[in-house]
Amino acid sequence: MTVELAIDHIGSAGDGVAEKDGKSYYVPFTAPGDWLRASVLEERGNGSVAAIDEIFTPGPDRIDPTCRHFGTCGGCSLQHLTPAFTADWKRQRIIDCLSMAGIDGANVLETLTSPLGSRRRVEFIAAKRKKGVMVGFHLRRSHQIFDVGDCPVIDATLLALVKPLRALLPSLLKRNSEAKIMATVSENGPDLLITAKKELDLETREALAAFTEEQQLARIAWQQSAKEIPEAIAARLPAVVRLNDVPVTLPPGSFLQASKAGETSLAEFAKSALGDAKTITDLFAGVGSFTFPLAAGARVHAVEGDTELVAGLQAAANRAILPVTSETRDLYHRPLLTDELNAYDGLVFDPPRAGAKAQAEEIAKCDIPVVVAISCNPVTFARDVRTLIDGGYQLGDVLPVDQFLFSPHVEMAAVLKRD
Ligand SMILES: C[S@@+](CC[C@H](N)C(=O)[O-])C[C@H]1O[C@@H](n2cnc3c(N)ncnc32)[C@H](O)[C@@H]1O
Repeated sequence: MTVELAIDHIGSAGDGVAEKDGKSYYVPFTAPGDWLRASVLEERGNGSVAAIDEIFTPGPDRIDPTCRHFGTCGGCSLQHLTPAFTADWKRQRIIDCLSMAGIDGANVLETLTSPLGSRRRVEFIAAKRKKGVMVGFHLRRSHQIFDVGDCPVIDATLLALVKPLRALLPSLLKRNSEAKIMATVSENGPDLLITAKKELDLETREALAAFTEEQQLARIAWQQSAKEIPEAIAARLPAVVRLNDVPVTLPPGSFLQASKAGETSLAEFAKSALGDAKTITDLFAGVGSFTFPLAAGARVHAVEGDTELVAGLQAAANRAILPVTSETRDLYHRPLLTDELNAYDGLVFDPPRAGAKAQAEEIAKCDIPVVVAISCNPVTFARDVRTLIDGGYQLGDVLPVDQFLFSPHVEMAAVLKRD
């Protein structure tokens, strides 16, 4: 069945949305103002998903996508929109989520967008098939993999590894098996973590060590599954990133803000908001993206659930003789309690996508005058900010940061104060 539709807006998943005869249609790769004919594919909630057949009139924000894989690659869904439209759409996503949590009139700043080619952490998928090994990304809404040639989003040194990996992996992977390859830019070359079900024999280890040298990698680590602790197979040099000029060694596969520009924007925001604080706690601290910038002017207590990350952060702080203490703690099950929080005059928290419900409930009861909330999920961000407002905090500036270009993702930082 085909329908003629006028796209009204972009929904939260990045698809264009049109209303017709009381029904919603979700059409990927469309822009507001597009007038088009589409084929109806499947039901989604109370509406239907449809695919473009023909665009009669393009909307004013439609542009030609920059990448030849756009439309088939599962990584990008918004390349057909002007950067200005996308930046504003991401900002509006945050405003809408805040509004749904009953928070209206927030001062949401302009989105800071990372440059093209700045994504420094990426997961490639590799699959060994009859014809050889493919290395790339999933096709859109599919488990199938396609060989990536170009990518306007990721760092060139990571993209340059795709071809050599295609040559390396056939002898390493079992027939019809798949592997995930997490690649991260470090100061001493790319750091790779390969996740694949295979016991490594001596020959495989030697091949990985030779690859590390040939490609000037910092390290290759291997794990059989995501649940296992990765084993470093070959390390040429430490996988180091600089956080406020402090060298920090990354554990294999560890979280890092997706772009240096994004990390800097979030850290600058936190620093400026917490400028007067002398004792700060950084919750969900990771490698210390905010700990190190903040430790230039205050004592910082970093709290994080991952033991390896805490060890790396503390070792780096000790080497740099910085006033940093740290603690491994599961903040979902054992949040810092109000009495503990009251030892600080500044706080930053940056949880995973699920947010920090239990921790926000404790923060809402504490006396800390300035809190910075950082998040990668506008829905849980709005929920946690609501909790803080209900506890007497006032919401100040909110900064949208776009590190995941051409995807519906957005990150944000907000300052909350109490008198
Ligand atoms: C979004 S990352 C932020 C890391 C860091 N703030 C940064 O910007 O690099 C979230 C961090 O929360 C940590 N984490 C996840 N679950 C946790 C838990 N239950 N308790 C404490 N930390 C947790 C992860 O290991 C990760 O480092």
